[in-house]
Formats: sequence, C-alpha cells, structure tokens
Amino acid sequence: MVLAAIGQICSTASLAHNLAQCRTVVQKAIAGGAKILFLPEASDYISSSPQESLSLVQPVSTSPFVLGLQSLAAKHSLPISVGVHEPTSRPSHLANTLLHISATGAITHRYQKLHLFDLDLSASNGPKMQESASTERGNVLVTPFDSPVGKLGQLICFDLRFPEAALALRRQGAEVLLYPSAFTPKTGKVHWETLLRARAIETQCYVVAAAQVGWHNEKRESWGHSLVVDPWGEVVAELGGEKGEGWEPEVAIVDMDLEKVNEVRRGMPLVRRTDVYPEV
Ligand SMILES: O=C(O)CNC(=O)[C@H](CS)NC(=O)CCC(=O)C(=O)O
Repeated sequence: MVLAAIGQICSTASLAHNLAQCRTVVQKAIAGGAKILFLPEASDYISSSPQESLSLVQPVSTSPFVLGLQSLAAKHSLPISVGVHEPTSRPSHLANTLLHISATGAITHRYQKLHLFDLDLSASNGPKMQESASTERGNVLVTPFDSPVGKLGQLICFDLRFPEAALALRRQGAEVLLYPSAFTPKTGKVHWETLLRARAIETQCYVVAAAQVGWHNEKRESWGHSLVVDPWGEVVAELGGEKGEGWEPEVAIVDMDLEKVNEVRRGMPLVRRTDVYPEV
C-alpha cells in the first residue's frame, strides 16, 4: 500500500497565484505522507477567453509554473502529475497537456488531450465552450508507465467520455487511470461520478481524478469533487464542490493498494469476445 495525494485548486489567469496554490497542495501532500501527487487539468492557468489563454501560454522549458513545480518535486522527492497548456506549431492553437514530473524533477511523460470539449447548451441557458477553436488535439496515447502506485495511464477530462481510450490503456497495462479535470457544474452534477466509476469498474483500474473547483473568473466555474475510485468501483477519496469562507487548496490522501487491482481482476476475469466485436 502506498499513500497518494490528489490536489484540488482553483486556477486563475495568474500563473504565480496558481503556483502558490500548488505549493500549498505539495506541503499538505508531504505532511500527509504522500509518495505521489496528482493535480488537475490546466493547473497553470484558466483564463476567460481563448485569446487570453493564447497570450499566457509558454513552453514548459521556460514556464515559471512548470519550473516551479519541477523544483518542488525535486526538493521533496515527490513525483507530480499536472495538467498545463503548451504552445504548438500554430500560433492560433495550444495543446492541453498532462505532464508527469519525476521525483528528481524531470519531465518524463507528456500526453496531449485527444478529445476536445465542444459544448453548446446555450439554448437552455447552459454553458457554451469550444475548446477545438484554440486547442490542437493530440494523436497518440502514452504507454502506461511505472509509478509508486502502479502503472499510470494518462487521459484528460473530456477523454473520460470515451471508454475506448480507457480500455486501450488498460490493454497496454494501465493499473491507474488519470483524469485531471475542469468539469462544468452542469455536466458534472449528472455525469462526473457515474463516468469515473464506470471507467474504474470496466477497466478494473484505480481512477484518479484531480479537479478544478469554483469560480475561476466571472464567466467560468468548475465542479470540483475530485475523486479516487478503486478498481471495484468504490469511491475511496472525495473532495468538496464549493469554495466556502476561508477556502484553501485542498488535498485528499488515499491508500492505493495494487493488490486490490490484482484481486478484482482475478475474481472477475473480463474475457472479451473479440471474435464477435472489434478489439479496441
Ligand atoms: O480551458 C482550459 O484552459 C482547460 N481546458 C478545459 O477546462 C476543458 C476544455 S474547456 N474542459 C473540459 O474538457 C471539461 C469537460 C466537461 O465538463 C464534460 O465533459 O462535461
């Protein structure tokens, strides 16, 4: 059994403020004995427009946010998974990336979000978002890799709605699926927990979903409710959905037990009928 931490923050357009929130989370994670930390999607910043997002983007090699996290990881020998933005070859588009920073502070893995979130619920007074207008989608899954809590499979937020991606990572050896997120309250209220638990149950993996919470600016709010689900589908850690009076960046510490993954897989073998339907 190994202790892991999930951190819940509320990123704004200030990289310095967001790094300060992450520093609080790292301190709480270390105090809780965590051996790895999972942070949300877009931890570096959440802005109020695509133009503002494009104006804030920096290469990871010079981003004070990423450099700051790398030095925190090295200082505490703490691997950190964190969602950030990166520039692409097109000035009009950025990448929505999940970085894995090792215990020595090196960036060892980098996944670019495959599925982009375009939503228009304005007809029913709901949110409207077009991630694809300013974000370039990735084209590859990253092969699951070792960590103190098992082999990590990297995905991001809206990818959660595509079970094929989760199953493909499971087939490549994932034991833990990551869904760092910034879900909308409207979709989060009904879909978030159900989708996360379904992905855990059908892949027999731990699911770790560190999330953004609260109002980022006057236009944008996130659902929060960061979750860890065990491979049997039970919620084993959960954070809040509100930024109440005196709110601070939050952490949940959770025991992750790889033996539970093996036990669930042994107890209920999910033998696929790929002679009948295609293998994903
Ligand atoms: O905007 C940024 O800077 C970072 N990107 C995000 O927050 C993305 C795109 S707007 N959010 C989601 O994918 C939420 C998905 C969701 O809420 C759902 O699937 O229901």
